[in-house]
Amino acid sequence: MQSVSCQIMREIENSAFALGHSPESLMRQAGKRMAETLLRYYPCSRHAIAYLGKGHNAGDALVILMHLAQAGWRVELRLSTPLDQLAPLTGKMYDELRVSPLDAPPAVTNSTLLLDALLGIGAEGPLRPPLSDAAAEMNTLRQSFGCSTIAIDTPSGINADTGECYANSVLADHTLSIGFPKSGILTENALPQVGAISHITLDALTDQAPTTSPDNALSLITHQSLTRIKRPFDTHKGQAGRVGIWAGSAGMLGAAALCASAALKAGAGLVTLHLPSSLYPSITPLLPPEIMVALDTSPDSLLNKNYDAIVIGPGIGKPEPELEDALMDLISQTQIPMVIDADMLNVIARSQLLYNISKTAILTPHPGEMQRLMPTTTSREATAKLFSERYPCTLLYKGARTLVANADSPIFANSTGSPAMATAGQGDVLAGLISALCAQNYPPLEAAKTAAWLAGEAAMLALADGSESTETLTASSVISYLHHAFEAIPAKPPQPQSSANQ
Ligand SMILES: NC(=O)C1=CN([C@@H]2O[C@H](COP(=O)(O)OP(=O)(O)OC[C@H]3O[C@@H](n4cnc5c(N)ncnc54)[C@H](O)[C@@H]3O)[C@@H](O)[C@H]2O)[C@@H](O)CC1
Repeated sequence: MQSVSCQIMREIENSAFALGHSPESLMRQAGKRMAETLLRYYPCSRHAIAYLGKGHNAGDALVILMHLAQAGWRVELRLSTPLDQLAPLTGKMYDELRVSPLDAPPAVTNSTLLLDALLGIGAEGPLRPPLSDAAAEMNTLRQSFGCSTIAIDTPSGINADTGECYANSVLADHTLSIGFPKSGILTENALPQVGAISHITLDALTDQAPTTSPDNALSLITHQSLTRIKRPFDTHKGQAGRVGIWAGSAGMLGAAALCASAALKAGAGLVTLHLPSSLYPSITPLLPPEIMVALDTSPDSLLNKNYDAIVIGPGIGKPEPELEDALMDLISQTQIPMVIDADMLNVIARSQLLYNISKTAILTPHPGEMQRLMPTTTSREATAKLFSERYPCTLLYKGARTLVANADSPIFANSTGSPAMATAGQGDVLAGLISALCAQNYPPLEAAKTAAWLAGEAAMLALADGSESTETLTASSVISYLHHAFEAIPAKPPQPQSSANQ
């Protein structure tokens, strides 16, 4: 989903108004869809307090409160301006809601949602009083009581075009971005203020795709922009994709098990893990029974097994020089989709052979691995752009806002995820996920985007229903929630395409 400047967003809205759509109908749809999003991600909360400015951003929040109240939530609001200064449409929503504003800071718990509706795309410059006082109150409640802050459209106090964060801006855990994502909220600089992003579509705007985008603007990976390939009824396991995995070593067998388990749970028909036989007794208890193990093979055997996708790297440690050479030979010869992860990235960095990596490869570095592959001092976005211009493969640059790109694409920023994912094993799961999607004929770029979105969404859903907390979420819990995440992606029948097709 292409990001836009506030000015382009205004132009898109104006085109919709010129076609006969009213601001009120857009506001009502935005508010309803945002309430549905909150019910998906925060079903246990049941208490929301909206902090209102005077513009239409506040009107959106009032519509949200109406829907949450209908769902049985306790809803409250804090006004920052006298009632007679509300924009007329916002005043209309206020009258409809019929909830008296609180005249003092509210009583909250850690499950309370604070809705930041102080400013949207009408914001100009740093927050001025009294909105800056309201923002400070929200940040204090979040900090002191562990409430979650949800920004409506944009977090108040950040420049939605550039991502500049002004003093006392609202710290959001989750931003509900309306219509099209504003370019500033996708920047690395704004990440701590923005959190996860949910894209709220407006029907009146779906035909109004922006014709221009700010220079170097990122695109957002959302479930609406992904496609889940629907299987024909007569699919057999060979057609569902064969994945071969070269992973694991003494002391790091968990990485191999997580990668293989994720590939299995992401729909690969056959998953085979290649291991030395000495490690077989140790890994057996960690593997689901559906996973096959090929013992004592050499790297080149991965080329002779009819795999549709392979993964190389999770938990391999530092290979002996001979094995390192054999692995490099393998990846320079392979034309099938191939996920290169973890220590294999370090092997590539040492070999200086990045240019030899095929277009069908997906490299998944975290920032440390990226520094070894291509040392830079630029921002993450600039690094991803430079990398994808320089090398033919697809890049998935891990981080709280994972970036995905290749030479033919813009830079995509993932919308899902949680700080709870800052645990070991999440990268192994991601590598397995990407490989399973590649094996099911997702082109490499789509496989990388979809896998990043799915992993983050699965984590958010595991937290949403109370099955996990920030502290308890593990890579295994992400695997166990993948099915819920898959369900959110719209399905379509398979398109004939070559696996190298971008
Ligand atoms: N235009 C539309 O049709 C739609 C707009 N929507 C919502 O409307 C929002 C935009 O609404 P508005 O244009 O009313 O703008 P805002 O709701 O962002 O409010 C702008 C007002 O806030 C004040 N303000 C601006 N900068 C300030 C600052 N730094 N400190 C203190 N006060 C400041 C000014 O009085 C300005 O008029 C969007 O972000 C979105 O949430 C949605 O309802 C969907 C449809």
